[in-house]
Amino acid sequence: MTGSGGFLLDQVSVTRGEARLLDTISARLPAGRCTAVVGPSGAGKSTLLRLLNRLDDVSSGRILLDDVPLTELDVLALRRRVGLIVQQPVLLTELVAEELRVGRPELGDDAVRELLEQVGLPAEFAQRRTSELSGGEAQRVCLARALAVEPGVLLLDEPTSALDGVSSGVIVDAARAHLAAGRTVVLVSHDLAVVRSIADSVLVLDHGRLVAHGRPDELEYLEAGR
Ligand SMILES: Nc1ncnc2c1ncn2[C@@H]1O[C@H](COP(=O)(O)OP(=O)(O)OP(=O)(O)O)[C@@H](O)[C@H]1O
Repeated sequence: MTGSGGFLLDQVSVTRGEARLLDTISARLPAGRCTAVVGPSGAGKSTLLRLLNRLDDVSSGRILLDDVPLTELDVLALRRRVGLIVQQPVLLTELVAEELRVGRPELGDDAVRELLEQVGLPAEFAQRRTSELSGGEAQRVCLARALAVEPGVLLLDEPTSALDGVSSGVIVDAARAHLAAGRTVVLVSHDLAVVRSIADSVLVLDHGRLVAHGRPDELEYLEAGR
């Protein structure tokens, strides 16, 4: 495996009560590449993403990051390496500048400004109250907070959901910058045009099963809506 930030899913299943959310998934998500996870609503895409930084755990099977089982890594250290941007942003502090320092307390004012710029927010936002942000602004701040710790892997869940077209572009740009720096992106998206433009490989899930896996140009699923 070249570089770092590559995952191996080995016969991964997740069950909750009677429900089988993921069913014996095996796949390699290469380091330094963008893997997209697509499929209909309820297919298990968010569940799969949450396994990768251990917000959820597998019921059976195992996941390796750079050949080391996730269960052997310290969870907090793992989450610094693997940043997750979720559908519903959760902000933890009162001011935006504090929020960007959550995982990086030593971050200077210039770095705060640069991060805000990177996610398309003006420098004045540093002093804004997090409780007064719009949904799209909150998601950008969450992205900036994740970027602040310079994770090797960025997990992006449904980046277009709470966002207008402009900020969706910001998140896709951040994903591209991350890839250009040789880092890894795993992207859950319903936006097949975005997936075609950015993904190196695509996992297609349906009812918790991996029904296809290949390059975007190889997959019938991505022909839909073209
Ligand atoms: N704790 C749980 N117990 C039982 N079922 C659950 C639990 N969490 C999620 N599910 C179900 O598991 C399935 C997969 O959910 P998941 O959020 O991973 O789907 P998704 O592909 O991301 O969907 P969407 O595109 O709508 O966001 C859904 O049917 C969901 O209702």
